Amino acid sequence: MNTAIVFEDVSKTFEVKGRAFEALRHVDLTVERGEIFGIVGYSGAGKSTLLRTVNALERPTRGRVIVDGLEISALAGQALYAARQRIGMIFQQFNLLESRTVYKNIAYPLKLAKVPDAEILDRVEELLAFVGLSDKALAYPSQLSGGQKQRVGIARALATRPEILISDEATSALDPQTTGEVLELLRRVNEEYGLTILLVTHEIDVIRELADRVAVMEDGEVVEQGSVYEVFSAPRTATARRFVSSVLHHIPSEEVLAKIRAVHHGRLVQLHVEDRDTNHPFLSQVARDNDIDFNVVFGGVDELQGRLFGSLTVELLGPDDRVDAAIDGLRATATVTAIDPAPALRQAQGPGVGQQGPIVEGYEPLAEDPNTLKEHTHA
Ligand SMILES: Nc1ncnc2c1ncn2[C@@H]1O[C@H](COP(=O)(O)OP(=O)(O)OP(=O)(O)O)[C@@H](O)[C@H]1O
Repeated sequence: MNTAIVFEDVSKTFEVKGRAFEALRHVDLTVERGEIFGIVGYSGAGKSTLLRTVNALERPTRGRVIVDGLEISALAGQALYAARQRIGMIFQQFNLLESRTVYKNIAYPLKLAKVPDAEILDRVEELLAFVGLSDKALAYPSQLSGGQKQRVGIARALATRPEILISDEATSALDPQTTGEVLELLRRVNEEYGLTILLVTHEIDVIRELADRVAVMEDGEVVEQGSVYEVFSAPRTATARRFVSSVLHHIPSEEVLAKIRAVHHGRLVQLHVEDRDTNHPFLSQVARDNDIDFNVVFGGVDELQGRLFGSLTVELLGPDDRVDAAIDGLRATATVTAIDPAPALRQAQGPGVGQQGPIVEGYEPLAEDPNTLKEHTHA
C-alpha cells in the first residue's frame, strides 16, 4: 500500500459561545508514502486543525482520516496509543520538558513505551548523533538555541521509529539561517529514515525548499493542490498566486506595471514559459518571422524540482497586424496573456483600456485558456 494518509471528506465544527464554527470543510487529500507534503495557508485557514486529526488530537465532525490503512479517527484506548507510536509530531514552540535534560527529553516516549533502558541508551545516542547534538545530551532546553531545541524535538519525534512525521509550523519561530538547517535535517529524515512528512506552514518558502506536493488551504477548504512545480509555475487561485508571488517576482505588480507603461508604448504581453519552452530561442525566432522587435521589460526564469519555469513581460514593437501575427506565433510555445488588449478591442472599449487594473487580475482566465487571447485578438 503506497498511501500514508487519506483525508476523506473531513469536516470539523467547533462550538464557539454557542455558535457553530466550521474550521474544516470537506477536505479530501491523499499523502503518498515517502513523500513530503506541505499544507500552506494564512492564519486561521484550518491547517493545524487538519494536521491534528492525523494523530487524533482532533476528531473530525464528519468524514474519516485513514493513517497507514487504519481509520485513526475511529480509534480509542490502546489501539489509538499503538497507532500514535507510528506518528511523530513536531511543534513551533518545540514543547520540550524544561526540567529534563536533552537525553531525557528524547528518551521520554521510549520510557512511556516501556522500552528497556539499554535499548533506550542506544536509540537516544543514535538520534543525538543524527541531529548533531551528541555533545548536548546533558544540557537543559534553556541552554539551547531555537534551532537546537527543534533538533531535540525532531529526535524525540523519531524515538519510537514512526513512519510518519507531522510538523506544525516547525520553523516559524526560527531565523532564516536556522530554518534552512532544520529543513535540511527534515530532508535527511525523509531520505535516510524514509519517513513520510506532512507539514503545515504559512511560509511558502518552506514549501518551496522542502515539499514534493502542496495543498493550499483557505477558510477550512483545500482550494488548490498539486506538485510544487505545478502550483508555483501556474498558480490557479488568488490565494496561491499571492503566496507564490511573495517569493517569486516574475509578475509585475500594478505599480510596476504603471511604470513600465509610462516608458514602453508598444503592445505588452506576458509569456508564461515552462521547462521545454526554454530550450530554443522562440522569442527572437517569432520576432524575425514577423519582422517586429521585442523588448523584455520584466520577469524571470526559476528552477524548481529540477525544472525551469518563468514569466516574461514583453513589449512587442511593430504594426498591429504583424504584432497580432507574432502573438499567434508565440502561443505555439508559451502561454500568452495580453496585458494590453488588441487594437480592435481597445477601440471598442474606448479610451482608458490601456490603464486597466493589475495584470494579475486578468491573468487567471487567460493563463488557463490561451484561446481567450484569440478572442481578444480577433474581436
Ligand atoms: N478548539 C477550538 N475551539 C474553537 N475554535 C477553534 C479551535 N481550534 C481552532 N479553532 C478555530 O478554527 C480556525 C482554524 O484554526 P487553525 O489553528 O486550524 O488554523 P491555522 O490555519 O493553523 O492558523 P494558525 O497558524 O493561526 O493556527 C480558527 O478560526 C481557530 O480560531
